[in-house]
Amino acid sequence: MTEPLTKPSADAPVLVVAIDGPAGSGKSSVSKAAATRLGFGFLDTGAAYRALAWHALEHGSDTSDATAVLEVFGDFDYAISLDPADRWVRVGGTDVTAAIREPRVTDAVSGVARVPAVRQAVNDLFRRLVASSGLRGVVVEGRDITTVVYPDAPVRILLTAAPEVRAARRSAELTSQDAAAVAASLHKRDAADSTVVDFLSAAPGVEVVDSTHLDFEQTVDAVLHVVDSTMGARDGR
Ligand SMILES: Nc1ncnc2c1ncn2[C@@H]1O[C@H](COP(=O)(O)OP(=O)(O)OP(=O)(O)O)[C@@H](O)[C@H]1O
Ligand SMILES: Nc1ccn([C@@H]2O[C@H](COP(=O)(O)O)[C@@H](O)[C@H]2O)c(=O)n1
Repeated sequence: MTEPLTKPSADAPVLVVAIDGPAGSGKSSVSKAAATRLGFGFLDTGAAYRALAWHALEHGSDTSDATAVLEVFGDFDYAISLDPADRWVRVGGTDVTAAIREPRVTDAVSGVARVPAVRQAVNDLFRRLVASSGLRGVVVEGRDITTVVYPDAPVRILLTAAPEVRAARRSAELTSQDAAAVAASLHKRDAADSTVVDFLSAAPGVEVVDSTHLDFEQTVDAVLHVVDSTMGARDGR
């Protein structure tokens, strides 16, 4: 268990724990658990790109066509919960929390995520959501959080695991799908996404947590240890 973090004054900025990593590295499940233990909010930034891919597919748009993506982005009405105990994602009032995890969305998401105007707009949205959250802190996870969205966050972590371990964990989750197809989809998405942002190597100052040989609880503890030691060093503890 980490020591409680000092509560900042009411006008203090929201404390951001930025976590990046490849597909299946545990970003979302580990960040959610870490946020719960810290008493922080949790922002899954990939959900925005997934929701936009879902929205584009609902419109019958070609998600590999930047012009078509920008067209549907015009009426993309997005909302997300920052409460780790009550996660939901909505588009235009429709709850898409489960729908955005479907394979058809996962396979389409990299197309919408490579459009620069989309990235800029959703990154601005993420910063607004965090700044207006009224929360003491938020764990924000994605691919470019440590480098683009919050390069100055007090805590920045790259969460990694060996590719075959990530594929096996994802495959264990998606038991109705063929394991080889799950692994191929995960690696294909990493290959596409890493042409847009670098989440395979740690930027200067970013701490690496490699969960290849850690179980889930050990990984959460490792992340909380980085938070604790970074904040302790900052606060002179
Ligand atoms: N250290 C670990 N040991 C065992 N299982 C783990 C560990 N870390 C995460 N997992 C499991 O691996 C799976 C993938 O984790 P998760 O969905 O959080 O990854 P992700 O990085 O958010 O993936 P994506 O980017 O594809 O959304 C989940 O079933 C999760 O419970
Ligand atoms: N900061 C981010 C977060 C996500 N993406 C893109 O969204 C896809 C889905 O993300 P998950 O974390 O839910 O797997 C991901 O494959 C990226 O295409 C991003 O570009 N930047």
